Amino acid sequence: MKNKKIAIIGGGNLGQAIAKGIVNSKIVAPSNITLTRRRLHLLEHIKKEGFNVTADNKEAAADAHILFIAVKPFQLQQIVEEIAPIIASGTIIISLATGIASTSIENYFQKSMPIFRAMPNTAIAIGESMTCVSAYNANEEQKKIVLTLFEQVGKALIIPEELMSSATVLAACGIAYALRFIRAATQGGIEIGFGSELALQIAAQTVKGAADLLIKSSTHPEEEIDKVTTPRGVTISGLNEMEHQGFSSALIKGLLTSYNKIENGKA
Ligand SMILES: NC(=O)C1=CN([C@@H]2O[C@H](COP(=O)(O)OP(=O)(O)OC[C@H]3O[C@@H](n4cnc5c(N)ncnc54)[C@H](OP(=O)(O)O)[C@@H]3O)[C@@H](O)[C@H]2O)C=CC1
Ligand SMILES: O=C(O)[C@@H]1CCC=N1
Repeated sequence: MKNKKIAIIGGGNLGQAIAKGIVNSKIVAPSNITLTRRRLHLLEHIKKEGFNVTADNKEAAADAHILFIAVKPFQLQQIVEEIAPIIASGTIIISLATGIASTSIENYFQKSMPIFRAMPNTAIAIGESMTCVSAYNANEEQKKIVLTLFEQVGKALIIPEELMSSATVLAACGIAYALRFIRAATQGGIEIGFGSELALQIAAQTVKGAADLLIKSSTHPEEEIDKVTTPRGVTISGLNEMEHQGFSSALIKGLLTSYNKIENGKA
């Protein structure tokens, strides 16, 4: 992996987070990673960290072994058509664009390429992403390379491509839903007496502990909830009131709204 050249077309939020995450894991040096964007001055800080930066997508793509496409979905076709003539056919393509099928990407390239779709979340910046990956036209070695890359920045799974929209909602959008829970809990915490900083600290660590309980003990959420809910106690009263107000239902409806937007081609 150390000698692989990586290009990241679209050095925005996710492109930069991936670049930093990969380098933090020490698997690739920043000098082997090139990021592109049109407003190059916004990559000045990245350049200072030792990455290569350019506004020229073709220059970045030309000698890349692995090429991330981290632009908005509506920008993908134009970028692929721009770089397709100069790209070597064995180059590993990793598209982060929501809702664009590998077959469409292959059509834009007008040649057969190993195409991966990857859906990390923003916790990739601290090595804690949940990344779902689908593989198309790829051999086992290429799958291993891509999985290894994403395993450096959190947990990574290869899933069937038909589940990529679902993975986008549960993991990539999901981090925002979880953060909104923490924010709401913080606001409640302020109303019952804590200052905002302390309320946030308590709410965030509580959610981290809840997640770790499930991950480290492999238990079901209800099993853990049963341990907290004293009969006639305060937890069950609060939980039931939340459910009367539609807590689980609101979350599920939100997930479905995001999912339907992707499936209806509105990502
Ligand atoms: N944010 C997230 O949590 C996640 C996002 N995604 C997906 O990742 C993709 C990127 O999202 P995100 O990082 O949030 O978006 P951003 O808008 O932050 O990043 C996109 C970047 O692409 C650059 N860009 C646009 N056109 C070109 C071009 N022609 N050549 C080179 N660079 C270009 C833009 O910079 P400039 O305008 O300067 O060119 C911008 O920095 C999207 O497809 C999104 O669906 C997937 C998982 C999670
Ligand atoms: O909201 C979005 O469209 C992107 C895709 C997943 C996370 N952010």
